[in-house]
Amino acid sequence: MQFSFHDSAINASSTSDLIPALRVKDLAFYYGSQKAIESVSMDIYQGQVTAIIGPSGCGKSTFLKALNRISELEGVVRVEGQVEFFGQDIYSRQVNLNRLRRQIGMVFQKPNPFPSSIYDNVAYGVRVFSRPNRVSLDETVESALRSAALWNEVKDNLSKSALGLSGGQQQRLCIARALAVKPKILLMDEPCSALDPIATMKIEELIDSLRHELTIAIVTHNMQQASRVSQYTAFFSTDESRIGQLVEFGATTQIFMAASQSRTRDYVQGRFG
Ligand SMILES: Nc1ncnc2c1ncn2[C@@H]1O[C@H](COP(=O)(O)OP(=O)(O)OP(=O)(O)O)[C@@H](O)[C@H]1O
Repeated sequence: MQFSFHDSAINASSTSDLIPALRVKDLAFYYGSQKAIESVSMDIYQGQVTAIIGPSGCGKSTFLKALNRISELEGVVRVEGQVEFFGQDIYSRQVNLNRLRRQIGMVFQKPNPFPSSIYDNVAYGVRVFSRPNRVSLDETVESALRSAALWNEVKDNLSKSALGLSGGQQQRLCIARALAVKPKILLMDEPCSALDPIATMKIEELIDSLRHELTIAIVTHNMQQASRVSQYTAFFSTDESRIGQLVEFGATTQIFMAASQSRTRDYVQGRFG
């Protein structure tokens, strides 16, 4: 299989020059009594795109959702180990969950705009967290829509329903909604899986432009996409007991061209999945 890499991946900085935005230490995650992932230790570097790849059921989404504790909305869950966000333990009792999820935003597989106007979708989080005046809210909405590469397509229709947008536009709207509250990290869980190739290309371009403003972690089943958009890649898989583990983490070029583990090589070459 041939891969194309972004220039920034080929020239990836040495990890010693990078700052971990998130530092994961020996993380295990349980749904009830069922362990879904174990022994995961890795860094997500500031200003870089980290792809999370691996076969179905290996715990990619679980891992991603543990990074801003959104998994806790899914029922009785438990973690062991640590996740540090710029040095702060996100699982400590003092953590304000609303604040944490504002700083570590998330975009899901299926676009999920609210059944309201385009403007109100983007303004939603800003209104929850502050009391902006109209002028500053207008500026924030415009700036988020510009960052999400959607402004030119919607600027004359801001009061129209978000549900009238195409799937790709809805996903960029969800990205704008996440960006409007100025997160430091954006978690993306298969953001293109419901989109056509053109809409996918737009999101990939967007990911690259956003990397300069924030840190991104993206779960994807698409190996070509992982090689195109990321500088670092984490490969997860399951062991015989079906518990997800991190098999290998490294620069994307290394994972795709010279992985040290045979399981990683087989997976990226499409020999299992
Ligand atoms: N809300 C939940 N409650 C109980 N078990 C769950 C829940 N979500 C996921 N799991 C289980 O945790 C394991 C990991 O699932 P997860 O969705 O994280 O894997 P994944 O690698 O993202 O899979 P896929 O690529 O198919 O989306 C699976 O065994 C799954 O059945």
